[in-house]
Amino acid sequence: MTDLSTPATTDPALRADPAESAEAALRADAAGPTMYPQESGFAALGEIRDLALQQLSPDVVDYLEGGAGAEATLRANRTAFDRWAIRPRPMSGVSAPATATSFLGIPLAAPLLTAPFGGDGLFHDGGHLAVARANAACGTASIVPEAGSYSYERVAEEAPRAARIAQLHPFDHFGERAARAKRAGYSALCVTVDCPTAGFRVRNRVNRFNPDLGYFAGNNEGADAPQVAEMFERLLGLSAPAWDWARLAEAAGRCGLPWIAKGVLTAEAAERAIEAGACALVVSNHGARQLDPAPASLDALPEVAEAAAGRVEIAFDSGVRTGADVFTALALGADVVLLGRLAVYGLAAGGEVGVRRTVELVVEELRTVMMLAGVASVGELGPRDVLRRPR
Ligand SMILES: Cc1cc2nc3c(=O)[nH]c(=O)nc-3n(C[C@H](O)[C@H](O)[C@H](O)COP(=O)(O)O)c2cc1C
Ligand SMILES: O=C(O)C(=O)c1ccccc1
Repeated sequence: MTDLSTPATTDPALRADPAESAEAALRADAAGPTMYPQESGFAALGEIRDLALQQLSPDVVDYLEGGAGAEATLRANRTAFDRWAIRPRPMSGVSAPATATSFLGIPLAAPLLTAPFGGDGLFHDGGHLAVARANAACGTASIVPEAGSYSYERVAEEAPRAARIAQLHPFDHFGERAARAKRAGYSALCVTVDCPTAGFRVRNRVNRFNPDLGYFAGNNEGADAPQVAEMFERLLGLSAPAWDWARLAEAAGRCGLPWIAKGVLTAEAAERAIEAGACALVVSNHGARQLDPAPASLDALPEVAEAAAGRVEIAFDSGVRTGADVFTALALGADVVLLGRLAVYGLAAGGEVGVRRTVELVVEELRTVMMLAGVASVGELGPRDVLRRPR
């Protein structure tokens, strides 16, 4: 595998900047006024995704883009967004919408965090080190995966003053991993509750996807190859006994950190997670990578938000691809949104710069949509700001 301890020497965003030729073409009359800011770099999220997918090998593209089973959930995550419109509010006098908020006491410049994604070094040598630096620059926060290419400690060192949450899988090593995260300065844990075993990932099977396990073993320093293989099996739930809420309540209660339950899609699961002591929920179907067919995450959001009834904070992910999607999720009950594949596209396309540009573009669109909808601050968003489209 690539030497993960050395930062990438060539930044793909700089090597293959899609705006470069356009910019060169404009240079001749650059003195004149322009309709759009002619800055260098990615102009739109679609450019970032296109470049990311161009650069990755086909099996890694499938690992990234694929869903479980027949991918009905993957499609539903998007069509669920298509069923909502945003209600415009003309002449509302909003010209400087406020996006700042907080999540579990973490101040955020915008209601965004990057989702935990394992195997990050497959996308860019910088992996979550680059993601952490990008979040620090944007005033947003990372959720650092347990199965990432770098250790919790290494990511913490990379952006020492940044806010961070450590993601964990609820298996036997929970106590030791949680203690390590706490020592490294993480302020909360994010426990993935929808992954007792990996989803049935058909694309990975067809590809005989067999990545270097080192990319998933950043938190397994000192382990030899068979140990890493065993760890991976445990992570994927192939050999470890799956936990239940009681077991999680006990272990999480002992760790002394607030924790988030990631992967809640029903009122019942929300109730169980809150009873078990979760301070926040992530309404998520894991980017359609686990149960298929499962409810679209957006369809589950109102039910979960209603069940939580303000007792815990609500994060949302799965299917978010634009700033307008962030608006809709916030309107339907989310306090913050996690960027999953969007963050991976940014990372693959340009490392830290790519993730930063991704967050910037999402925030820019969110601010635009807020102005058009006449919403002055993200805290004011509610169901009255969206409308179900007629079928
Ligand atoms: C490549 C990849 C790896 C992921 N690895 C993890 C993981 O290790 N732990 C976890 O809780 N979620 C993981 N996820 C799920 C994300 O945290 C998030 O829930 C999902 O990507 C959101 O959906 P979206 O990609 O449609 O935005 C992963 C997602 C992707 C795309
Ligand atoms: O691929 C995933 O969605 C995921 O959750 C995961 C879990 C363990 C290792 C790598 C990825």
